[in-house]
Formats: sequence, C-alpha cells, structure tokens
Amino acid sequence: MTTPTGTNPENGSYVMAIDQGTTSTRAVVIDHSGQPLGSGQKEHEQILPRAGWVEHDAKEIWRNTREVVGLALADANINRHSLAAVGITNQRETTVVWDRHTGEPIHNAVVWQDTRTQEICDRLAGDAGAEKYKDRTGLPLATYFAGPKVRWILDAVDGAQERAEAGDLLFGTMDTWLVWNMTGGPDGGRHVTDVTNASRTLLMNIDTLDWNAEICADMDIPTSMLPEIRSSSEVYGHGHKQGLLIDTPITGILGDQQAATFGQACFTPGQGKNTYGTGNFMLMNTGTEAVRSDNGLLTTVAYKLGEQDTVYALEGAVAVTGSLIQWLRDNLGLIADAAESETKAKKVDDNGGAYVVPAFSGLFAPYWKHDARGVLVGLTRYVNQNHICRAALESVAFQSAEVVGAMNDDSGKDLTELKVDGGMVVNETLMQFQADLLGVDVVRPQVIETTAMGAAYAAGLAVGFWASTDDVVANWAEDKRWSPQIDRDAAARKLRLWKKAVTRAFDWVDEDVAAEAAS
Ligand SMILES: Nc1ncnc2c1ncn2[C@@H]1O[C@H](COP(=O)(O)OP(=O)(O)O)[C@@H](O)[C@H]1O
Ligand SMILES: O=P(O)(O)OC[C@H](O)CO
Repeated sequence: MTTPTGTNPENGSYVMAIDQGTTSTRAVVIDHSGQPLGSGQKEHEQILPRAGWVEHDAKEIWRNTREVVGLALADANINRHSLAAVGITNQRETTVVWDRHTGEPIHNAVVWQDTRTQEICDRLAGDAGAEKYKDRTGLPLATYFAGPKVRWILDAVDGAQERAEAGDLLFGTMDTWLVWNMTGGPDGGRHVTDVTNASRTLLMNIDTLDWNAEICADMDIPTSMLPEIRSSSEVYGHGHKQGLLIDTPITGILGDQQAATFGQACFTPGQGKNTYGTGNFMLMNTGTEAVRSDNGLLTTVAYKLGEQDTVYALEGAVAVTGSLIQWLRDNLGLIADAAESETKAKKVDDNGGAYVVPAFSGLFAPYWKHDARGVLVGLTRYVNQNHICRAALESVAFQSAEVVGAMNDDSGKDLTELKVDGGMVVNETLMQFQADLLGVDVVRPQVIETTAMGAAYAAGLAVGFWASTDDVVANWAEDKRWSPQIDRDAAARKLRLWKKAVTRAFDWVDEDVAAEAAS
C-alpha cells in the first residue's frame, strides 16, 4: 500500500504504458519484473459515415486516455509518484489535424482502415509513379498510410490549406496527439513523434529518417505542420500541471506493432512476432538494414533507442482478422461473443469446403489490392454456421501463412517458430490451425500484454529503470506451444484452395461500384 508522499519507498518503482488502440485505450502499470500490476480500459466510438470510411473522435480518445490513466493508478493502488516514466504506444497511421492555438481537431481522425483516399493515391501514382514512394519510404502507395489522409483533410475542410500554410495547424498520429496534449496542449505542448510512427506516414525517408521534402511537396503538405521525428526511447517532455501525470517523464513512443515486437524481445535479426487483434501484423527484425520487399511486405522502423543505431523490420499487415469475428457477431448475429467462434468451429472437423476471404477494405499484404472485396466461396447445402465459423478462423491463419511465405522469400530463410500475441491468441483452435498450416511451432508468452510491455520497456530504458534489452529478454517467458499435427501435403492442399478463394475476391470494385459508394 502506497501513500501520496514524496518519500515513499515505492517512488519510481513502476512504469506506465498507455496503449491507444483502434477500438479502445488502455493504461497498464508494470513492475520491474515485467508483470502488469493494474490497468484501466475504455472503448471509443467507431464512426462509420459511409462504406469504407472509419473515423474516431480525437477529443474522446484524449478524454478516455485521462480516464484510463486514473483507473490504472487506482487498480494498481499507487499514485503518480510511484511512476518512473510513462510510455505511449498507439494504433498507427490514424491521422489527426488540429489547431495549434485552440487544440481543436479540424476534422474527426481518419483511421488506418479508411479507404477514402484511393483517388488521392491514384493521382499520386499517376504523377510520380508508385515506385518512387516505395523507394523513398519503403511503403506501397496505399490508403492505409497517413500522408494521403492529411491531404484529404486539408481538401475537405474549408480554409484548412491556408491555415496549414500559415502555420496554424498541426498533424499527428495518435502518439503525437496524446504527447502534445499530455505536455500542455496549446500551453507549450511538445509536437513530436517517433521514428516507428513516422515510418508509417509515406512522408518519411526510411533511410535518412527525415521528412522527405519532395514527397511533402507532391502531396502539398506544409512541413510546418509535421512533428519533430525523435527516437523511440528518450525524454520527450513531462506531464503538464493539468493532467494526472504531472511532472512524470514521458520517455517512450512506439507504434503498437513495433511495441509488441519489442515486448516479445525480438532483438536479433530473423526474430519476429505475429499479433492477432483487429487485424494481424507480423514483424520480423532485419537488423540495421532497411530491406526492401519483393513480396508485398512493408519496410518499417522496428525501434531506435536514443542515439543507438536504427533497427528495421519487414512487416506483413493484414487488415481484417479479429474484426471478422466481430462482424460474425455484430452484422450476422452468428455468435453471441468472440469465444463462441471457437465453440462453434469445434463442432465440425473441417470447413466443409467453405472459405471466407474478408477483403472488407481491399486486401493488404501480400496482395495490396484495393479493389478486392469480401467473398464466401465453396458453398453447398452441406455447409452450416459451424463451418462458417471455422472458415472465418481459418481465414485468419491463412492470411498470416501467406505473410510468413513472403517473409521467408524476402529473407531467404525459413521461419523456425512463431511468437504470437493479441486478443485472438486465447483461441486454441486458431493457434493449432496456424501451427498446422505453417509446419512450425506457435509460441505464446506468459504475459500477452506485449504491446503495453514494449512501450513500458522503451520508456523504462530511457530513464535507467531497466538497464538494457537483456532485461527484456530475461523477463520474457513461454506459456504455451502448439506443434504441427498434420502432414505437409495436407497443409499445402489447404493453402492452395485458400489462394484460389482469394482470387475470387479480386477486381470487385469497378467504376460503377466506386461511384455508388461515393454518392
Ligand atoms: N476467443 C476469441 N476467438 C476469436 N477472436 C477473438 C477471441 N477473443 C477476442 N477475439 C478478437 O480479438 C480482437 C481483439 O483483440 P485485441 O488484441 O484486443 O485487438 P486490438 O488491439 O486490435 O483492439 C477482436 O477483434 C475480437 O473479435
Ligand atoms: O490498434 P490495433 O492493435 O488494431 O493496431 C492497428 C495498427 O497499428 C494499424 O497499423
């Protein structure tokens, strides 16, 4: 039990991580051995104005952040004096533009899943060629990333371009928005981001880690509205007097998938993890080299600790996995909760020949086909709802198996085991099927809060709370391992049928469908 005095022996004994995710915001208090001590969580509204558009209210997210910080402190039974540092991790790419004088966003945040910028991407590809973007930024020119979203907001809001050019508007991903508000907002808030988040904007040169002036000019984005790019682990500022974390040093920022990679202790080239959440994101550490992919993977920054060398990763981003299970629940009413997807899937031995390809916002890795849409194929009278639940879970594993295939091809090495985390890894049927498909062990750590752990470690390393990444490795422990149980020919046949199903999703959005969606 702690008391709010300046002399408490527990002062500085913990680190807090704030995890600002797609569906909710969490704060977690973590101790030196890497154990979560207390947490708070709050969901925010998903604003869906039309097909393909997804928005968040950035002010709601800031309110929720303050609330969950209070909840986590209370749950851990500590006060802010017990915190040595706070780290931020966040849904990446989601874009906010706000007025630097008032702190008011000029539009709802445009979320990473949102596809409204397709026309902007097409125009940019027509002007300069998509290859230029891949060469400079390591990314395909796609609606997923932040730069085109900034362009869209500046076009959509009356007078925004002029205000941006006059230096009155600021851009940020969620890390930037939160740090600016936490450190004072209009009253001296720090306008910063870290290299991992900046590497998702399509505006940063992946080799020099600077904003690329030519690309910013192509998108007509004034560089005055861009945050300063900093490392992932250093002092960015301190909590402002109006917040709950007054004077607490803010010392870690990592995009959420990079944070999970860090929390899974993937510090050696070749090590990687796969996170099963709203979408699936696999990252493999490629060391200090920014490897370009020939197979639809993204080149991204994994982390940069202070002045140390930048560590890069290859990433396979899959847009729809856990959100398919939400869709079975909310749109089809097939299941009452996510866990029932497993109960139903276990009632049948296989998918009955059915395949679900959840290309709800096109297909991300390894295909990058924006004009694909979801399909359910292989239907016969035999197929029932249990088969569909199984097919939905299998689609999650199939999509990740294709990403692993791309990683193996790009790196020239075969994956030896897969570290997993995220909300879906409690689903044992899915984990077993993943091991069966890949032919390698799937391994779950004891603490599956890897995202929060990663942000906490980045923050704690900056203030000497942990001495080095060796402490992170020492704190990591295995919980459960699934080994392959089917032969490789059977796995290859399943994957072949999946790939056939995927081709049925291609090329759905023609001009008529696009015009209808836009009207
Ligand atoms: N038992 C389960 N089986 C299948 N999917 C699940 C299960 N439990 C949770 N999920 C899915 O996991 C996702 C939540 O994971 P989480 O890592 O919290 O997501 P995020 O961080 O992207 O918000 C939801 O999309 C939910 O549908
Ligand atoms: O918030 P999550 O866990 O769905 O992650 C979102 C990713 O960062 C998008 O790139």
